[in-house]
Amino acid sequence: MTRPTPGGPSPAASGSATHETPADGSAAGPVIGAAAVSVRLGERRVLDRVDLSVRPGEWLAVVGPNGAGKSTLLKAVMGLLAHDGEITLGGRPAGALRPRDRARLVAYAPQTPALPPDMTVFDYALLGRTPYIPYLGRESHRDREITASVLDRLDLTGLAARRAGELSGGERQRAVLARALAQQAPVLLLDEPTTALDLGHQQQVLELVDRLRLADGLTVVTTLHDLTLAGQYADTLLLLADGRVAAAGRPAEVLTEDLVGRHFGAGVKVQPGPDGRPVVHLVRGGPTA
Ligand SMILES: Nc1ncnc2c1ncn2[C@@H]1O[C@H](COP(=O)(O)OP(=O)(O)OP(=O)(O)O)[C@@H](O)[C@H]1O
Repeated sequence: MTRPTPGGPSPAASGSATHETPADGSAAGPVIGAAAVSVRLGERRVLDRVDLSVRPGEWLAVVGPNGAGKSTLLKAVMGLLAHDGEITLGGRPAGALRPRDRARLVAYAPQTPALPPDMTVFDYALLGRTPYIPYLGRESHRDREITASVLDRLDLTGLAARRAGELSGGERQRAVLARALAQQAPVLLLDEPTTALDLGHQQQVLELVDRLRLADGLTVVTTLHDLTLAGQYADTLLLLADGRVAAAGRPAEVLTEDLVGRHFGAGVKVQPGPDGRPVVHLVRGGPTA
């Protein structure tokens, strides 16, 4: 597996995932920027002055306990939630982007999408091509080819004609990812892309995303509950707790026994894995073990 070295750039500021200097020393600005982003849902402040800066080609994993605000952060970046603070996409204020332009820049796979139950997997994935289809026009041969190729890479060709309402949880999850990948946007936002997947499909999906990232320079932001997977694939981790940035940095800086124990209320042992990246083990007996 080719992977950027763990010795890559570290976030410049503690308490935020801010990179001041890109890896290659160039002046390329962040693909996604968030400054003091707060979101209020009902009576609650669910995100509290979160800063974020994701460089081109970077993989950022947002981790944190249930309810920490991970999905909310992704939705705010996608412009799906009203927020305070500034969000930029591709260097432009996110709010100024037309939906079609935003969709060509960022593909988003939500955690619990509603799939039209009667739509086939192929037609659902083909929706990812919408930003390229002219108004009142039809999809092109190339749109169908791209969709077929994405289905193939996600092991979904055999299910292309199946109705979405007849899929298992993991198959649905891969169909949602197929739609996002068919969009061929340079930025991928994936909310819990592996939760319903078996071990082999988890690896297949993350490896595919990683290959696309390295080959095409995609920028990837995922929320991930599996901390070991997050540490294996991402360059940078952002730990959210109670809507705030509790830590940000390289996997080994964030996945410490102290930080994980404190913010997840879990007893864990963290050891370096075969590639030197941290592996998080639950310790039987719980946090007091
Ligand atoms: N419409 C809403 N009104 C009020 N509170 C909400 C609403 N939607 C979500 N929340 C709350 O916002 C908080 C953050 O939710 P969010 O889904 O972002 O968390 P998360 O970190 O993604 O959690 P999980 O790991 O469980 O998926 C939670 O406490 C949730 O209960």
